Amino acid sequence: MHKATIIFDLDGTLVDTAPDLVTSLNATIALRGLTPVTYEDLTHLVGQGARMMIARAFALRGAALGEDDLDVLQAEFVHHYRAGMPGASRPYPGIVEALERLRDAGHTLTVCTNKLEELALPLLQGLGLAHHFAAITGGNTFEFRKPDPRHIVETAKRAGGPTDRIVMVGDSINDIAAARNGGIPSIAVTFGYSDIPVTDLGANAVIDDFALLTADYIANLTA
Ligand SMILES: O=C(O)COP(=O)(O)O
Ligand SMILES: [Mg+2]
Repeated sequence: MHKATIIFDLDGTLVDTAPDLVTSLNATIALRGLTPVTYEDLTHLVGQGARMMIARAFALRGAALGEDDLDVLQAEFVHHYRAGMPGASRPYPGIVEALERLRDAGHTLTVCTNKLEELALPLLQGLGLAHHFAAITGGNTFEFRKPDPRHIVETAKRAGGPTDRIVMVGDSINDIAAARNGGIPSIAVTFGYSDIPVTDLGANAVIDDFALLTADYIANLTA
């Protein structure tokens, strides 16, 4: 069976981070008197990292925000989010078994997230997941990020895994668009934070349970 590099998105794919993202975002925007956002709002706000999430929350509330204050609020968010880590965030059911199964089949496992690298690493370490991955790259690791396909390809290279056989697993448009932009097969998960129905994202496959993510499943996608 051909070996592949399997690339996982983090928020909404590996880990259900929504409760902590909402809590830290609300603590951050409260500093400027904005009313809290809800979990429902989060699906529209998340995806392009903390900075964009804060900017989108201000837009949602119709509040003005300059770049300098965005710098300040991003630092506040990072501080709050890091301090609470891993908080209420939990790996999705079946992910550890899936990672072990795929590693045993010889695949290279990596994480490609738009989360800041300095948040992604301690979160995955705090949840005991980091050791599964040959590379973990964030939204600020390179000069580009998802939906730029180079974020995926450079993550595979950094891991020393195959670059001619890559599979992207993600929950949102950034993940699936990045894969499509690079001619890379993708799997969308149904349990994440997409504001578009996952069946409309254009992924090659959709799964609602990591029990389905087997070596045979990967082989079919990369055949
Ligand atoms: O934190 C974000 O905005 C997105 O993170 P993700 O790429 O892991 O979904
Ligand atoms: Mg995601």
